[in-house]
Amino acid sequence: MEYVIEMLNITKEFPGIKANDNITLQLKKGEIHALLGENGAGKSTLMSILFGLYQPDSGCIKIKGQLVKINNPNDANRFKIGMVHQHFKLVETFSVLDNIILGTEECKNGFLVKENARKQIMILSKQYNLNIDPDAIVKDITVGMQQRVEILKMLFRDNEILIFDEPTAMLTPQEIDELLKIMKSLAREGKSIIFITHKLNEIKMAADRCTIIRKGKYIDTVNVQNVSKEQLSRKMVGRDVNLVVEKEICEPGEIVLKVENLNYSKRGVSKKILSNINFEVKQNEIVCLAGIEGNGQSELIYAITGMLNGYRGKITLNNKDITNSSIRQRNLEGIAHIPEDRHKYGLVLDYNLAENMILKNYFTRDNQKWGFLRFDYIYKQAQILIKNYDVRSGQGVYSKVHELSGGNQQKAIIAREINSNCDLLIAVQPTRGLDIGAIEFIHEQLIQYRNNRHAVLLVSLELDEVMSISDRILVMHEGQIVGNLDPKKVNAEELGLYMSGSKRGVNDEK
Ligand SMILES: Nc1ncnc2c1ncn2[C@@H]1O[C@H](COP(=O)(O)OP(=O)(O)OP(=O)(O)O)[C@@H](O)[C@H]1O
Repeated sequence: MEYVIEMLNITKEFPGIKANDNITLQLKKGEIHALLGENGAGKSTLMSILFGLYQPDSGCIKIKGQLVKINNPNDANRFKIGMVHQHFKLVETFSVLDNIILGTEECKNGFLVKENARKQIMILSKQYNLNIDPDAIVKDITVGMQQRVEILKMLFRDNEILIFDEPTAMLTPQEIDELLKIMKSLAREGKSIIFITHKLNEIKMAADRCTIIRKGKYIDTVNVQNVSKEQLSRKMVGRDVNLVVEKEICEPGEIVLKVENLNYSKRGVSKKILSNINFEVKQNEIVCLAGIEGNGQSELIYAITGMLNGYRGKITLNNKDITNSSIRQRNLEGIAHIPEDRHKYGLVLDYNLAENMILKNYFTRDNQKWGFLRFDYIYKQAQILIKNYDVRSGQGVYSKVHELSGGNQQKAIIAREINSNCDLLIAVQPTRGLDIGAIEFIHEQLIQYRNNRHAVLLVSLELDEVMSISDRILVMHEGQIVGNLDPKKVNAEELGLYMSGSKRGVNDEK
């Protein structure tokens, strides 16, 4: 039998939108099959149908030629289908071991017995090079390790069909290389993999075939070897995408943000998390904080935005000391923030799009009259914003944000923050999870923002992004700024040396 899974003519409608419109996807045994499509194209919906989370309105699923009905994830498990979701589904307060065995626990005389499971997990971990500490608590481990836990969960259940929904979006470049190697070795062992990603490089590196969907419709299935990245992107977006960022030279203006002697330590941890940080961001500048994840970038951003307590040093915005200001005061003083964790800090998932657009300014005169929200005005403004930023959803501004695709949630935050027109925009991983068309658009927006005498502080793990849109790169390593670099005078390899702490210094006289 050629195909292990066939999803044939699948259609699924949500209020106001056909998320899947007659889509067919056929997966061969032992292949890595990429599923490519714009934000909101319907990829997660299709995979949720395969995993039993949604029922299709029409169409059918065959496993090894047999017609099956997958009513829920337990059925999916019985058919040996496993999924690593875009947002992991782990119990943060449980250990790694407990998360992996959850739902399959062995009991003896009324007590849990974990020794067999532990042994089996350690064998799998060694076999597939999935390094984990079984006794670590999930909330304390890195995102990369959490993902390895999710993969081990599938292998522990002996899953044969593995769905990876944007698995690299949260990983560092090193972790991405490692994951692609692991996926290839899983395929060699006979596992069949569906790989959702927006990154064409990754498809070229790891996938055998690729199915492309656009706006809910099937476009094509191709052998990856036979197509270029440009051809893939054209099939996905329906037009040519300019992968090269164009940016004119801009003379930096006044200092907007100044950080002086910033230090931060965690109680009980001897090593400083932030050590003597000093830098400035000026008008007309995009300054990028680059570094391997976990080297203090998050804490530094939390300190600047007011989300961190207990740091020492001084932070000034437009010459005003904001060191002790609250988050809202800093907002009002002129800091916009696209946060790293969009669900935790960027959106209220049960509010609709329009309500999310005013989270930071619902109390202003524009949005309120006599103490009541001016809904007419608020909805009209939100409509303009989602149109300008191409935020797609079934019911427009009335859609609850949890109904939006991941990429569209991200675009909604970007729309709100850029529209706030603050003097300083802090953008942390702004293009994470976005398709290449959307990335092109967001890069243009960030550059335009900087051209309008604003300052942008960008945090990005995407080296291409760092090199192409920043005016200056500050490299962080172990809580310190170890490099102040001019992107025109540095290449990716050299940047890597700074990021790993092997090189320090300044290559920029600004
Ligand atoms: N539960 C739901 N209720 C209403 N609409 C939904 C629901 N789930 C998805 N949608 C809509 O279906 C469309 C397809 O969404 P889906 O999450 O499948 O896209 P995607 O291709 O995975 O996008 P992304 O790359 O941004 O993650 C979107 O317009 C989304 O708003």
